[in-house]
Amino acid sequence: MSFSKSLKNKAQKVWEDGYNHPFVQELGKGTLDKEKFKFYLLQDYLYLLEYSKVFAAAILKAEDEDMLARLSSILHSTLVDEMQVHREYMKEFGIKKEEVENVKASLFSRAYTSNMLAVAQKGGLVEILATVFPCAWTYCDYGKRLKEQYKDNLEDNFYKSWIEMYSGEAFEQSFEWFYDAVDKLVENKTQKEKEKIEEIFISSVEFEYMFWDMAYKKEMSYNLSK
Ligand SMILES: Cc1ncc(CN)c(N)n1
Repeated sequence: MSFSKSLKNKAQKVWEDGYNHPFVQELGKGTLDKEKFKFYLLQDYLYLLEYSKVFAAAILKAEDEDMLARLSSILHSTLVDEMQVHREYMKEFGIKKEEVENVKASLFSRAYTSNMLAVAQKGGLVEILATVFPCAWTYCDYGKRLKEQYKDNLEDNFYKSWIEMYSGEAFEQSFEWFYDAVDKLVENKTQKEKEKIEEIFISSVEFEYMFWDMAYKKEMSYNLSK
């Protein structure tokens, strides 16, 4: 198995715990409390703005034209396509753009994005790809599995557009080049360097788990709701 594909196995427990988290499962069934989803939506909107900056940092470190094009394309599709689904749900909830501007990122969300941005500043391109890889890969995996597991109720599910977007081909295509890119970039890395890359990847899978948990509890800060 290639290095990139093996990364998921290294984080297997938390990866599965993320899929089985009540937030994800209830979203799949369509029973998730809308207030919890609204909390998630706003936090995720702010998260995606920071996530986009991580790709901007990666662009500065890219050496070849293909890589520059791929990174700028995923940056664009995050801001335009992925966030469009967020904007549509916001419209449905009657949330105006000015309201989003007044939302504060939760303590946990800031911890997650600060970690990614720190990796982006200190690391090279492969470390940056390792920190963002779980963000794309877990969502794609969970989206596809939810779509299959709850296919009988999908039509009536309020969260259908969310599931359709993350299980869709366009989302998968936006990042599937990561596998080969990571494998190429680790070719001359030492065992120790590869272990560090694995650690970065696993941390992001853990952060992803905690993001669902934070949203489910609507936790803005330590031990506080709202
Ligand atoms: C927290 C988080 N992680 C990942 C994704 C998918 N780009 C997202 N929308 N939000």
